Amino acid sequence: MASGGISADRFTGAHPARLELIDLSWGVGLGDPIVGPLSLAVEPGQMLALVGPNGAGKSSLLRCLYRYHRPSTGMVRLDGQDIWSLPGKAVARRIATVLQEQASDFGLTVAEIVELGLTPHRGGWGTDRGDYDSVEAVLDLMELTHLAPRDLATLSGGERQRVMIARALLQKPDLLILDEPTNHLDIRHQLEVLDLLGRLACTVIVSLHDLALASAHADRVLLLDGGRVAALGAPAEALTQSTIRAAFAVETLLDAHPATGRPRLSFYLPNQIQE
Ligand SMILES: Nc1ncnc2c1ncn2[C@@H]1O[C@H](COP(=O)(O)OP(=O)(O)OP(=O)(O)O)[C@@H](O)[C@H]1O
Repeated sequence: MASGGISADRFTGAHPARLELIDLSWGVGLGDPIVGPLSLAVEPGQMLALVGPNGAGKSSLLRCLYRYHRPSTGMVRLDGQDIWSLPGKAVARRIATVLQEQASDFGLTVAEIVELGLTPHRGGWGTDRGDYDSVEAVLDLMELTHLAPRDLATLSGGERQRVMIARALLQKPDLLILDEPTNHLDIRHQLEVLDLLGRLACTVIVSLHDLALASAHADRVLLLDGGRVAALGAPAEALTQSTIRAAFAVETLLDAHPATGRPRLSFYLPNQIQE
């Protein structure tokens, strides 16, 4: 985002993760699964955008990936190992999350919340000089320095979202999972967050409602519909007029962006066509 020549790589782990989903499904009770069964791999350092209509199963799938939901069938492998065979702490050291529901009323300041990102790597007590430097650097990167002493509960939605991203980055993850991180962000911050995610060396899996952002920034896009893979591939392969029409019942104007060369999408309802 900002500023100060801070490299985004400073905030990623040394071993970008390979994630593999093998016949993964998750559901509740005896009914049809809410997600899956699905199989796919995310290569180290790739950014995968997860898109799909409301209720498609995006958050449920992400919860399986960060070891919150135990799969009903199949498994999630982190660099070849079933994440449920690993100690929770080992997973927490490698995977950072930015989630939709964040408690914000526990009376901590912005700096204190961000500092929690150091927790998975701490052996003992205390904070050393290097830790303080990292906290300062990530606050600067996310344009939060001026908010550092503020109570988190007093921040705007967009400011709070940037705090949660800062905390996750401080964790130096090998895999960063974000559930709709652009919610509440103004357009500049949306673009900057997506640009930052694209520059991180770690593997990134991010759910997004904005197909245009997903298409403009992700290496690959997974279009989920009814819990199943409706399309998976490079943005131009996964997000076509027909896949978008089938999943969202909207029409798409699609061309190459003259400035960036990436796919450019805009949307309209079939009944909005001019006579
Ligand atoms: N624990 C649960 N028990 C019962 N149903 C659930 C549970 N969790 C999710 N669901 C249902 O599974 C479906 C998928 O939910 P999920 O939150 O994963 O979708 P989503 O794609 O993230 O949706 P949105 O875009 O609206 O955020 C929804 O119909 C939801 O009601």
